[in-house]
Amino acid sequence: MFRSNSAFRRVARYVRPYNLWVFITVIASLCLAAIDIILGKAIEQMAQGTFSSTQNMIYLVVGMTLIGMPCKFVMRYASARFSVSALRDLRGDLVHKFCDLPVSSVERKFTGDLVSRLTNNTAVLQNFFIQQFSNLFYLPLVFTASLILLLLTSWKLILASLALMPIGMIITSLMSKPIEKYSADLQEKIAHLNAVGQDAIGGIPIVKAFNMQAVLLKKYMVIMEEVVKRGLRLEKRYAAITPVGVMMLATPIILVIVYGGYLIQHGELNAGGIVLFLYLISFILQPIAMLPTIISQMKEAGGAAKHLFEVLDWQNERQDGEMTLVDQRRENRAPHLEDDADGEANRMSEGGAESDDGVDGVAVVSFEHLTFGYDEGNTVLKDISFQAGQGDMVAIVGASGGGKSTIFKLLCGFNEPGEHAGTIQLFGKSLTDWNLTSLRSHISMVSQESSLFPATIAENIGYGRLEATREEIVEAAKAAHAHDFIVQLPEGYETLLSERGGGLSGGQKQRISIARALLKNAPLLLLDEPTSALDSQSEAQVQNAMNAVMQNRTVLVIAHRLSTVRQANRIIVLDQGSIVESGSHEELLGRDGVYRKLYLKNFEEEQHTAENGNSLPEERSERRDLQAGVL
Ligand SMILES: Nc1ncnc2c1ncn2[C@@H]1O[C@H](COP(=O)(O)OP(=O)(O)OP(=O)(O)O)[C@@H](O)[C@H]1O
Repeated sequence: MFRSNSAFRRVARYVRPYNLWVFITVIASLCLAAIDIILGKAIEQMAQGTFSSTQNMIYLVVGMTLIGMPCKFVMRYASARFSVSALRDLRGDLVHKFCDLPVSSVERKFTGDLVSRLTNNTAVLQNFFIQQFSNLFYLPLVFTASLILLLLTSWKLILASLALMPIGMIITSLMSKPIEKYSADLQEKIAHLNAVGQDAIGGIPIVKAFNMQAVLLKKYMVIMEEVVKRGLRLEKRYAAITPVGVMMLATPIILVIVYGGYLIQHGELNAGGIVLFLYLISFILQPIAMLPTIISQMKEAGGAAKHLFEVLDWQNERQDGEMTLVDQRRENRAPHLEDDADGEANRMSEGGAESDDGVDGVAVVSFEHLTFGYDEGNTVLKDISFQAGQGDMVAIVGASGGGKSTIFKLLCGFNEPGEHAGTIQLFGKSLTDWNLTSLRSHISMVSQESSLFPATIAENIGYGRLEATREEIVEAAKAAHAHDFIVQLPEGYETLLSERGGGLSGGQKQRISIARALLKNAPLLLLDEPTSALDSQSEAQVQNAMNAVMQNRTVLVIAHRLSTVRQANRIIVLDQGSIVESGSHEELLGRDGVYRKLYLKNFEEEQHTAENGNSLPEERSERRDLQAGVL
């Protein structure tokens, strides 16, 4: 944790590139201060009858107003200009930061909290700069100049009128102390509220299907109550400070009138002096009266900045490792590694020795005695060893929570195993040596949940390979059996999707995700078969799309269908984090083991239907979930 001072120092670094606008803000505010002082002095001379003429006074007032108005505009615009620009940069860094954070740490945060930091916290900071930054220059200057002028006019009157000020300042300073904490507490609750709201909107079908509205609404209202409570606590504090501010403003004016009258009676002050006092005292009182607000807003902005920089200080995903290019020549199934930097092949497997598992050449994926847990003392994968060679298809089956998805997360480098917990190699290179961006460019992933983004269908597919042409996108959509339904949509490939893909069926969303993976054309495919309830026609189309994406590449599939496991060269049966069996479908059926029991329970009927030729299993069978029951 760091103090808000250091947070402001860091904010200042964002402001630095816009120093010109800061400078303009300062100059404009100084001009405004000078105008107020010149007018004050002229008014004094007017009251004393020493000013040259009324006409000149009118010229002066008009002239000062004509200069003052653009100055006000410039001051406001320039402060907005540098604060909006600096905050844009800060927001940009935050978004970059979110991208650089490890998936594992983002997963554990509330999305709403992160979004709130990006929006609310930056807005608090921006408002402070726009509303108060220029005051930091304007107010001290008019304050000092007015004080000097009034001291020269009547030091007794100014001292008497400001006598109670220090007490007021001490009171307001004490009263505004908790504001930073109150504000941080409020921001935290708002973030929580946003998270609940966002998740409820994101999961609206489930919310409705389970009639969770009332429960979620209640939860939302409970948090909302807390937001209101914390908001009111903050406002109560501001409200309590306000009368002190008003008192600080009113008392000196009363004192000027009462004590000033006394001084006039005793010949120590003339009428001009009183007029000058009444005009300039406001320039002394204004900064003092605004001080609590400025201090409070500064503390609030400090709290927001602290919240923001906390994010920027979270640890990034590692950026090191070798950038490697895998030249996958699928025609002859020879994986080929090149170092991007010098273009030399650093590992070449063509014609290499047959590995233990019967895979030609270097294994694309290799786990050796890998043990992993997300949290200390909680092992999720235990002593996992298996290989997938070039062009292999390895099916992973097992009970829910057995660690199947964890294997995928490790392969993508979302989580990394400890140093002495075995090894993972991809394309012959240890995971720890890979640069993660480079590694991920070699992996396509299709998850159970279709992952669509708020963009057009063409863009959603095109995210697979950013440089892809429209023709390539259409080709991928055709191969994924998505083209036909896309062209039937009124806006075709330009149909704008929400992040939940509203308006599309589950199978259609899946096929768009698969088209994206096809377009990426990565040598390793991680496929989590969709188990969502698709109708049989849609299921067949998704299955066909999956068959297309699986062709000619190494595939690790979390399998839920008999047709998929039968296609696999090898099946790995995971139970409570350990591989309890591995082999081909036939080998495993020959053993009286876990897989056989699983098969007998879940697939016999499907097998029977397929063998009798009643229908293709892909098209007819109800989904068989290999996770269910037996294991
Ligand atoms: N981010 C995480 N932090 C802590 N524990 C986790 C995390 N993700 C998964 N786990 C735990 O790891 C274990 C394995 O989870 P994993 O998702 O790999 O299982 P799975 O076999 O894919 O399950 P399913 O078939 O239900 O998706 C579970 O006990 C789960 O609670």
